[in-house]
Amino acid sequence: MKKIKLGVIPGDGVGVEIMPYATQVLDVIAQVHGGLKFEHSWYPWSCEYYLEHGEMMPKDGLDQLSQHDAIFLGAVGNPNLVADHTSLWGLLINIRRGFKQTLNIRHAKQLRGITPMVINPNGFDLIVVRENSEGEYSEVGGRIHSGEDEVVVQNAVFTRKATERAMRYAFELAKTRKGHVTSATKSNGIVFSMPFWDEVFDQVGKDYPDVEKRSAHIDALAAFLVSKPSEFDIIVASNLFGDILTDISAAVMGSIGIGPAANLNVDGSYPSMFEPVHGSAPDIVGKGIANPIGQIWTGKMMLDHFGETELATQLLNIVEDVTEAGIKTPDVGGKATTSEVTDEIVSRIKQLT
Ligand SMILES: NC(=O)c1ccc[n+]([C@@H]2O[C@H](COP(=O)([O-])OP(=O)(O)OC[C@H]3O[C@@H](n4cnc5c(N)ncnc54)[C@H](O)[C@@H]3O)[C@@H](O)[C@H]2O)c1
Ligand SMILES: O=C(O)C[C@@H](O)C(=O)O
Ligand SMILES: [K+]
Ligand SMILES: [Mn+2]
Repeated sequence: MKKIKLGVIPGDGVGVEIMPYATQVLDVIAQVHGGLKFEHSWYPWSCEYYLEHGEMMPKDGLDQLSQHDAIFLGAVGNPNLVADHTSLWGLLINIRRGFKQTLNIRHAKQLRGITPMVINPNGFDLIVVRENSEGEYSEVGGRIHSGEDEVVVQNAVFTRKATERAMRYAFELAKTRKGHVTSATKSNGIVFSMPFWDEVFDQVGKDYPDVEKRSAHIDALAAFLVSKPSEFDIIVASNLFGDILTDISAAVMGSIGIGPAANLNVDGSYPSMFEPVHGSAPDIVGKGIANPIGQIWTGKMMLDHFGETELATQLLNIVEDVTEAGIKTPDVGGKATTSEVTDEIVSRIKQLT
């Protein structure tokens, strides 16, 4: 029996609503497999936990999580309780950094049964490789003085190592797919880091003569993602650019609620973390209508990560069968609840046996 020890962190908002359904899906997949079992340990770390304990996770939280093979996380953030930068850095980014999850891989493609939000979807299928450890999300800077003398500095740090790592991963991934990589740059306006980014892209690209290379400024790229998404295969982007592009690519699919993501520890020194693109969705919390597909597809990426590629593919197929049958939450034009969508997915998985 192959056992996968999961540290489960539902987090806040719709993360809490979706997580029991997504883990149920994984358990049923494991039953169908026959030789696979997920052992979950649940952690209540969230904004509510912060109100009680003064921190988003305990001091030894990373030690506790390091006992697991992977982390399955919902969403973090409740701006009514805790400032967003405090909650995000106290939990999500703390884990990304502490566990050297240096890449964030986010898939987007046209799904059967979900109307894309663009006029020319043309069967698009793309993956964004987001640098996940530095760049615009660097903890370097500070604030001095106050009032009209106040000065704020926020530095963006780009290292050759992390930049090369993201690009090399993107090129390797492209070799297994349609064979082209687009680099998200802004070297016309951002005068040090982005020309450096372009240089590294050119240098690493020389090792991949068979991969087609393109560079596009992030502003135009954001527009192209909407106007002609099918022209992309792999997009490699800095931390912030990748963040923004993947809310767009999820929306292009039909809803922010369906985008999956994998925060990868590439050297195997710590567990990787699987959490969807979307946040805690405070505007729909408590209504029972959160779309579970982002979290379930994220679970599919986790199955791929553990080598269960056949079941992973079957799972995404079933999700598409269900959306094609019209059983969908309101964000993608349906009338079903989180529970109804999941029930249908679960019952179809059971029919695989
Ligand atoms: N990785 C994360 O944990 C993460 C990601 C983004 C935002 N956040 C946090 O979440 C909070 C809300 O942020 P936001 O409003 O900018 O982004 P959000 O992703 O939570 O919501 C954006 C929009 O998408 C919709 N949406 C999101 N998930 C959905 C789902 N599963 N089903 C249906 N609709 C869904 C929401 O209803 C909202 O209209 C903030 O505290 C923010 O910091 C966390
Ligand atoms: O990385 C972030 O900024 C948090 C969230 O927006 C995400 O995309 O995971
Ligand atoms: K999330
Ligand atoms: Mn984001």
